[in-house]
Amino acid sequence: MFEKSTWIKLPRNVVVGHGVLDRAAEAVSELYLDGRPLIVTSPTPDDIAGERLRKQFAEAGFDPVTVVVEEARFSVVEEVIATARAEEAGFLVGLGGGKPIDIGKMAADELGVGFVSVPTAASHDGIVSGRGSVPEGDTRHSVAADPPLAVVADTEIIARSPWRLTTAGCADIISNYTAVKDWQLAHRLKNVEYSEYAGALSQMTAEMLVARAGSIKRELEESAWVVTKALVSSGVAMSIADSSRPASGAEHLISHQLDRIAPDPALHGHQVGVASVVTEYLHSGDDGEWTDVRDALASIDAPTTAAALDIDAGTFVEAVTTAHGIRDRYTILGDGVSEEAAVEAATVTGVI
Ligand SMILES: NC(=O)C1=CN([C@@H]2O[C@H](COP(=O)(O)OP(=O)(O)OC[C@H]3O[C@@H](n4cnc5c(N)ncnc54)[C@H](O)[C@@H]3O)[C@@H](O)[C@H]2O)C=CC1
Ligand SMILES: O=C(CO)COP(=O)(O)O
Ligand SMILES: [Zn+2]
Repeated sequence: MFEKSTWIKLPRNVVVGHGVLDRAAEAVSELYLDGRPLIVTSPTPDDIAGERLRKQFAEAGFDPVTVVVEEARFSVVEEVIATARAEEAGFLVGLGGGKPIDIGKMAADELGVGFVSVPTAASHDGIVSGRGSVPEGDTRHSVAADPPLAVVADTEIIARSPWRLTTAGCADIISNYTAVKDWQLAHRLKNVEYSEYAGALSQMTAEMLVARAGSIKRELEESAWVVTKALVSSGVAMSIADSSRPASGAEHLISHQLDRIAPDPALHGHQVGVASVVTEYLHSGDDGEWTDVRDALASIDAPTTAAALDIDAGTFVEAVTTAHGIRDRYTILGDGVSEEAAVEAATVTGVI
């Protein structure tokens, strides 16, 4: 008997382009959300776009309130939930980079209210996905949450954000190559459920971004357009899979581990990019495709070495050898890579 079923949750309004911040209230009005919006933001995005968003919501008849958060922690999610209850917010709006968006998304999910994502930077695919990612103690929780009902990504604002945030978003997409390989491996070895649609979409997203690397340049607003569309596409792949598997494999485990052990971790996207050079080598060996991954990263101005992340060789190797333990997700790291093998892989690929 055929007993499979699926339930795919996707954003309903995805508005991307020059100046679309001014269409946020319009995008929200179409969702028939009740009550006042609580804007969850962090200090810089609030300075850049907070007032413009508040004014627009007020003019559209909403009565916005704002909470400014500094850190992505579960305790901060609880604080935002308390504020939302106290202010009787009907829905939440995440304005900024990954931190306020993750916090807003998780708080909205817990409250059972709608969430709207207004990224001011395109630094990773969490800006559109149905996942929240928060470190806690020795692990990292990738928490399922409903994806945003709407995403309003103004490429004019994103293009003015620090260039490294955009290259980090590109590198997060390039890491889809190895994430999909890890997922396929887990399917073969551990019978983990694999979605052909989600895997193909994730891989194609990386291929299209690399093919358009020529338009990813500091001075071009088109860069923000290319990367934001790729992040949306990657987020859709995760929604189809109902898992971050299409976009998060061993390279993400290594990056999550670096977040824990490195004295001064680099940007998420940059770390996963560098780690994916090594995990591609672990997948396909000396004659394999690790040079393609490295060259793709270099072509969009992203780091390709631990030194460029400002992470020392010992810390990077430690992350590779211990990353398998931080999450129940089978990858090419198996039940652990030996120190010798990690040093070899990182050295051959020029990462250390
Ligand atoms: N939900 C998910 O699937 C994922 C979530 N994450 C989480 O996202 C967070 C990291 O994301 P980030 O975006 O790097 O963090 P972030 O929100 O802290 O932003 C990074 C910096 O960029 C600044 N910024 C944002 N927009 C700007 C603009 N237009 N102009 C100038 N500065 C601007 C912020 O003020 C901040 O200082 C972490 O908490 C990480 O765990 C990371 C990957 C995936
Ligand atoms: O960063 C992500 C995908 O790019 C989300 O992955 P995690 O599930 O590892 O947090
Ligand atoms: Zn990522």
